[in-house]
Amino acid sequence: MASGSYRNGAPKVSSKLDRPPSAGYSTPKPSTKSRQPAGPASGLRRSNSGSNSVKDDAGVPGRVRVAVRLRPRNVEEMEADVDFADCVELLPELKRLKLRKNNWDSETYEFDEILTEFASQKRVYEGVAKPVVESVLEGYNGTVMAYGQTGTGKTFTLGRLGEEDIAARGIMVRAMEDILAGVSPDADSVSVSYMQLYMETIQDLLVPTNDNIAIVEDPKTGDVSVPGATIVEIRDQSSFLELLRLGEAHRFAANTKLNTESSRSHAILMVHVRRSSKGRNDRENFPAENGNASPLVTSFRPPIVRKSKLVVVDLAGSERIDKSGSDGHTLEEAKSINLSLSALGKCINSLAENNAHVPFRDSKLTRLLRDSFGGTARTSLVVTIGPSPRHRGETASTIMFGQRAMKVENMVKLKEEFDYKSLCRRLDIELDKLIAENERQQKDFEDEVEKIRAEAQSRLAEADKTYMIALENEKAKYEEDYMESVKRLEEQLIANKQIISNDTIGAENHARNMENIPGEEVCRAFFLYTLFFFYLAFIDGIHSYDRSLFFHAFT
Ligand SMILES: Nc1ncnc2c1ncn2[C@@H]1O[C@H](COP(=O)(O)OP(=O)(O)OP(=O)(O)O)[C@@H](O)[C@H]1O
Repeated sequence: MASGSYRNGAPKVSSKLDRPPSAGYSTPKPSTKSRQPAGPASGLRRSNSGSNSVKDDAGVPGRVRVAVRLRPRNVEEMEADVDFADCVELLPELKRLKLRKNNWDSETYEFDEILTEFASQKRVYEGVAKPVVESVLEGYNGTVMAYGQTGTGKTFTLGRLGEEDIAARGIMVRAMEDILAGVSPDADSVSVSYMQLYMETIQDLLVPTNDNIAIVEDPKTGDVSVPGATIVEIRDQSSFLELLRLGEAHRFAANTKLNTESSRSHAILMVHVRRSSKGRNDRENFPAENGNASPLVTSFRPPIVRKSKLVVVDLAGSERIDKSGSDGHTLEEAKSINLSLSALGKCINSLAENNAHVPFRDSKLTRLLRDSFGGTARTSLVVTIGPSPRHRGETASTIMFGQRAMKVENMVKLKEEFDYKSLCRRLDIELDKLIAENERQQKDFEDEVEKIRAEAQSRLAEADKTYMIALENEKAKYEEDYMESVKRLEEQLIANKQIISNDTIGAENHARNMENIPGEEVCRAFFLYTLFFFYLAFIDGIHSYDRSLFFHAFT
């Protein structure tokens, strides 16, 4: 049986320990350690969050974490009974491995994780990717990348869907499970792009006709994005698996001597996480004079969002052309893969040596990974190795790549922004509410005015009616009085005439009687009638009242 440290009993004594600084991912603490910031050529170790940023977070140092994973022996290797310990010896408890140079000399290297051929996919996820995923959920960018010789298990580690065996699920699937479980479906969003970098062109794995996608770098923040790639919002795990299946079907692969399904492109999965950060930094961002934010300020304060990105990179395998048997088109592919991997190696060397110039612009792969190495992301790298001593050189080179990557220190930054768009939407809703309320109050006011007017009109009509009735009664009373007076005068007249005719005594008496008739009674009638007449004329304006009546009593 091929094995690492267990095969020959106790671990061998190390002859050399190339030990990079050890740093974990747990809670980032502001470091007192001063690392020279890279010059403008690199421009990545200090990235500002842009004009929307809540605060200028200088970031905290976070070293690239590196794990080594050994692939179990395949059928061919079992038949050949290859002895892995002839090449590398794993010491997982010590997190070290020994690289045998020859029969009498070996070198020991320390890594963040040593994953033997027995390590389960779950164990690999938890050791390599879970801390990065957790920090992506907190608002930091993160990268998980697999590097290694062709056929050593990079796609197995990252991209296995685990449809037939749930335990075989790779890092991509497990990471999405944790992300979906960690976000709020109502307030947050998760979206995905899936691309491949093939022969120096970026192609959309979700919409393959969308090829030659451009890489855009923000000169201020150093942020790298690929806005031309399709972005699909993910709501559940099944839709994500569907996308991975679709992408896998479009990925370039070839049957080489070293791997029957060798990936001929670098696959890049980008998971964009947008989380609303509730009630944080309120005082810090909107301090009131007395230290308490007023309710008005609170209601119009832009919400804070954290935008982070998890990048999972399944690199194409490095290969020796003579060993992989590549020729024709496959040879061109292999050269392109090796060129981009060597550009990545050069960048990592420059960063590890703290050089002022890092040649990121040498290939599209390094341009894409700018934020992952020497940038603002938390980065975890798994280097995969095979058990065959036949590939000693490639294994050694992979291990050295991992060792140099461990020296790369990023400045991990939280990316918080004011969400002005969401504030605008909120204010629009608020404004609509105020307009509706104003219209309602206006209508209530008009209704009230109308009600008061109707009430006043009804009271006026009532008063008019009462007044007319009173007037009519008054008029009737005066008419009655008048008629009464006239009647009495007529009776008096008749009585007097009778007296005159009956009493023939003397003209003197008659004359005297006649003089007395109009006396007191006529004056009273005349006065009442005049009063009545002018009253009517004055009140009703009836000037055409029959004046003949006025004199009727005296004729
Ligand atoms: N840990 C493992 N356990 C069992 N089988 C594995 C493991 N790692 C890899 N394999 C198997 O080894 C073969 C090669 O793996 P894979 O295709 O993942 O390699 P790779 O590094 O992605 O290769 P390439 O760079 O050529 O794409 C596959 O058949 C895979 O199933």
